[in-house]
Amino acid sequence: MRDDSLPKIETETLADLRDEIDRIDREMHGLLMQRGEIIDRLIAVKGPNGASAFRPDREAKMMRALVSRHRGLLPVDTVEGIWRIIVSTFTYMQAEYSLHADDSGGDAAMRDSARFHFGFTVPYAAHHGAGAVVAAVAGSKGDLGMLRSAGAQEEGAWWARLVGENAPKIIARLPFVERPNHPAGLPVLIVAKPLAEAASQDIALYALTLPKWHPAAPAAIDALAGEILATAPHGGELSLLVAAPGHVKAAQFVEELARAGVGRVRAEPVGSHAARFELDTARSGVFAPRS
Ligand SMILES: O=C(O)C(=O)C[C@]1(C(=O)O)C=C[C@@H](O)C=C1
Repeated sequence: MRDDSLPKIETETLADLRDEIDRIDREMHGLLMQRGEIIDRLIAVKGPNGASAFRPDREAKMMRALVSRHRGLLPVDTVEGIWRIIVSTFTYMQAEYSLHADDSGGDAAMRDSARFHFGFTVPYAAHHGAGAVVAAVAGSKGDLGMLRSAGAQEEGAWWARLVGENAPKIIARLPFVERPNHPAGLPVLIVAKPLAEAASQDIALYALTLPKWHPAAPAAIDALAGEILATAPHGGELSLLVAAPGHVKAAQFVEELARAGVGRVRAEPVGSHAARFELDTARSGVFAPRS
């Protein structure tokens, strides 16, 4: 006989847990649909500028906030990946665009980065060489280009194609959130038609043209906290792709290099991006399984 004075032991069934999952899924889906209803208002507020709706400065801040507040068992890779798909799809919903990627250094890592950061709704077009990517972006209404940050050496100074007021510019560096063993961690640069108000100015990028290599050049660039990302011969001269803190102006490189005896140097802006952000996966509360 059952003793009614004993506390009843509630055992959860699989059906109970599935009910809970269904409730959570309904709520998440409802919130996503609500987010989707903001699109028309976003378009109205931002205005039909005809170009990309991509706002990398805002996205860098959103991704930092997301991973910084994340806690618990759900892997941070999953959370970041879900939000990348949400935000890049919302960008696409405002103004359709394609992503042009340079596969000359290998397709797999580029495609992983493209799909992780831009999802599957955004069309992916592979090109061979940075020049072809920049040309595709220049000839489009608001498409994005994706290039390896280390560059395509065989193609020379591809960044020289970004010089000039109307030429495409670097507007972002991905991943927004860096960490060891990032699932799509290949450092890439995103190129778009000039988007002055949208690109973060934390890091400025310049094409420096030197008459020829000079041993004093690295120290002069370093004196302005500049970092040489790539070098290549260009039109009988030498072109350097240099990253520097956003407050460093082109004229400062010209002056510093002249003072160092490098000769007559041209420094031309080729874009900017948000400061690199490293997630501390050692901190408690972040589950990053592969690190
Ligand atoms: O904030 C904006 O400007 C938006 O268009 C919204 C949104 C988002 O979905 O959160 C989408 C695209 C931008 O790149 C940044 C963010």
